[in-house]
Amino acid sequence: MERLRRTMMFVPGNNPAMIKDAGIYGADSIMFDLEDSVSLAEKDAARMLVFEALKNVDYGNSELVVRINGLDTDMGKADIYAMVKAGVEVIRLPKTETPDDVVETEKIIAEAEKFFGIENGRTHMMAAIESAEGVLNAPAIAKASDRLIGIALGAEDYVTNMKTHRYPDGAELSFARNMILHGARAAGIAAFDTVYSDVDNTEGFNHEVEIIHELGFDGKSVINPRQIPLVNAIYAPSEKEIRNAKAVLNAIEEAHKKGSGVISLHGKMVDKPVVARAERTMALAKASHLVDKEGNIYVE
Ligand SMILES: CC(C)(COP(=O)(O)OP(=O)(O)OC[C@H]1O[C@@H](n2cnc3c(N)ncnc32)[C@H](O)[C@@H]1OP(=O)(O)O)[C@@H](O)C(=O)NCCC(=O)NCCSC(=O)C[C@@](O)(CC(=O)O)C(=O)O
Ligand SMILES: [Mg+2]
Repeated sequence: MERLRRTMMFVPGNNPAMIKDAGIYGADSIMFDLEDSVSLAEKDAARMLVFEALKNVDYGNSELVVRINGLDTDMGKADIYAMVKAGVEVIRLPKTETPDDVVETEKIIAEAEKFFGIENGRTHMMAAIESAEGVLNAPAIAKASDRLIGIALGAEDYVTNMKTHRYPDGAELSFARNMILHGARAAGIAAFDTVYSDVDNTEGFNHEVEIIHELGFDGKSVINPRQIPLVNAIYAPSEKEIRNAKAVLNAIEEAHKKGSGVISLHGKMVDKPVVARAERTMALAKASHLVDKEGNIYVE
């Protein structure tokens, strides 16, 4: 079953209190940041802090991701070696411009795995796309390595590069979001939307999450624990959607028993893509604690 990544929470790598408690908020993924939320003077200390946290803190079921500094800095390689040694699950490459950026990063990850006697391929990657060049290369970036679990939009840097700003309707991000989504889907990996910086603006945040949910993003980067339940609520299927998904799964099971891959339910065709959507609905329903392990709705 595909891993759900509705929320990926940025945690500044130089903030011990936030790092210690990051696991209590229920983010699907926790992303420790060594890049732009950490000042130059604190880079080494942040690397050590995140290393210790990865080794010693129990973050439950949350996936553990670290955003490293780019390889065009003198910190990128040291970040990769330290995080691979600590056993991070995913390394997030910032400001990815070309497929070569991914290939170069993968090479160093593989070197680090070999150096520390870690199984080759254990460390996964994701690539953040934050510029016009990155967006235009998104489909190739998404296919640049088997280690990639997803690609993500970094809209603050992107709008700066595009000489614009963030606007409530999101029109300035429309092309980038669509390129990233199509690139990710063509490569069979996940697509993550960017952060929403105005943490006190719940209405604006919800509007943005509605947009990216409808487009088909797997989830969103968040910067504050208060944003996690808001994303989860929008990604949670309705009772009607759950009932329909269950009916679809029951119908296709009956069809399979009769040796068929297609069946009609209430006059509508149920085939493979409909079944795949129903399975995702049930996975989201389980993650949202709306159904039990067997798929029974809690409040019937
Ligand atoms: C925004 C704010 C200052 C608000 O502060 P506030 O003080 O109002 O927060 P409160 O709500 O009052 O906090 C209540 C309790 O939650 C704790 N708590 C808060 N935030 C927590 C957290 N993140 N992790 C764990 N714990 C947390 C806090 O410690 C407190 O704990 P306690 O005291 O125990 O009650 C704060 O959240 C924060 O610093 N966020 C992280 C910012 C960050 O990482 N930026 C870099 C990534 S973006 C980027 O780089 C751009 C990008 O690259 C992105 C892309 O690529 O997409 C691009 O280009 O677009
Ligand atoms: Mg950025």
